[in-house]
Amino acid sequence: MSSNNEYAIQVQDVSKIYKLYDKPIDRLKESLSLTHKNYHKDFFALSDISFNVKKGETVGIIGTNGSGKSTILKIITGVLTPTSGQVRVSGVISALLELGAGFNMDYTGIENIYMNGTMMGFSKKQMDEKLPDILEFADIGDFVYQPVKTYSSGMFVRLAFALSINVEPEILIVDEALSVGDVFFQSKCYRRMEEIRKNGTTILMVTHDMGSVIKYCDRVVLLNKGHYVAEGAPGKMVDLYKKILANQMDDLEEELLEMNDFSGGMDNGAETKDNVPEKNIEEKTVHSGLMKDKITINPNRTEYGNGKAEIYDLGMFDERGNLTNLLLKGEYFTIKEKIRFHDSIQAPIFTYTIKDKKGADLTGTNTMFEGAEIRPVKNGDEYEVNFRQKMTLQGGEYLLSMSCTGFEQGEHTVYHRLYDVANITVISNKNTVGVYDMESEVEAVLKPAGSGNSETGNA
Ligand SMILES: Nc1ncnc2c1ncn2[C@@H]1O[C@H](COP(=O)(O)OP(=O)(O)OP(=O)(O)O)[C@@H](O)[C@H]1O
Repeated sequence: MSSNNEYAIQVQDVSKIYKLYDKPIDRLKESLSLTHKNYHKDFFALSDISFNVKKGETVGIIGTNGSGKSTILKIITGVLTPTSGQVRVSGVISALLELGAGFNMDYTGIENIYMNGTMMGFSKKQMDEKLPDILEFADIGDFVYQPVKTYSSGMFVRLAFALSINVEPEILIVDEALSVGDVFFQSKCYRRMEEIRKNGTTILMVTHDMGSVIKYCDRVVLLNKGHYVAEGAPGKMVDLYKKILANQMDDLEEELLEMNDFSGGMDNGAETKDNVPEKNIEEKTVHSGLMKDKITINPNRTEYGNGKAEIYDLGMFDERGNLTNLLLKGEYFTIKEKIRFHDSIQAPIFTYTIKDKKGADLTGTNTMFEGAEIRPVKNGDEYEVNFRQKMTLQGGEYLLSMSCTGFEQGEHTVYHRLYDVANITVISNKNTVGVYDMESEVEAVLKPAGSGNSETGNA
């Protein structure tokens, strides 16, 4: 492993194996066995994981339950030792792991603050200086003088977060803890994280909240069942994660194989979008007359599905019926999807989503939410679906995704999904704050000084 100064964290070929015994007695039998007979099975919580985090980066680790996210954080912080592989950390870590980790339940809040501070290498004097900030941030009043075992989980998180975020760490590691606090505390924590991030702190976070991943992370590492899957731009990784959730792993593996420079490197990681292989949508559209031939379609879109349905054409129409990627704010427009079926489906659902450039879902709907009547289909049938709505997004660039999904034996099934298939450019002659316009009707009343009259101005 190189001792390159540019990295805060280097994880190389890390595996963590747990020995699993069918019965507790097997552990004893194994330890007493003169012939060294094995009574256990090896369980790989992590298999050969490698990735790096540059100094000053904010990196997210995402993956389904049990994929090894907490295990890798514990290895990086030294709470667990890896079975094999190496971790190199350059800088003082402040970690917010599972509730309770690093706290002594019998100590008071204050005692725990000093104990953790000492463990991080701060002197008593340094901690005396930090204490007021920590207490103000935690805002749990006199509870700081009580043993932490008397705390509610919310108070606990407040104290733990206040401590780990106010010691000006070089590296901050956060494991999902934020999801416990209330929304106001969460937003206060994110603001503080943003501040320390601007000051150059490296942040490594595990969360199931994909909105936070997209909003806060520069880069994301995706794990699945203890294996490294990919790393790259947050939006792209969240799409892949959703794909894993939708049980499209076979499809995904194929795609990842083709993205051979997808894994490993820091630099190519963020460029993953360009490495997504082109699927054969164009091949199916050799005959002219398709809407999508007349608008801009993303050559780097991701698509997958079990093949029972195919969104073979799509387009956007403005209020004047022009087929276009360009829409005016405040005007009605229509998203059109044409779907061909290759099998019988009892209740297909048609969807669309609009995301921002960073991949955050801004809005979207589907025929189920809208209560549209959709009939069962069989092989060879086609559906044409129109979503008509007013464009209230701010001027800017957006990405359109769409899918045909459904439920089979209670499982959510993706028949065909097109991620980021087309761009939408919204032209606006009036912008408001945030991502969309609530179309306020404004009434402003001027009462001139000294007059009993008022003048009303409507907008
Ligand atoms: N002490 C242990 N003994 C045996 N298996 C363990 C142990 N600790 C963790 N595991 C297993 O290792 C795997 C990874 O666990 P880990 O907690 O890292 O996953 P995770 O991605 O953080 O999951 P979640 O999102 O549910 O928090 C899981 O299958 C878990 O059951």
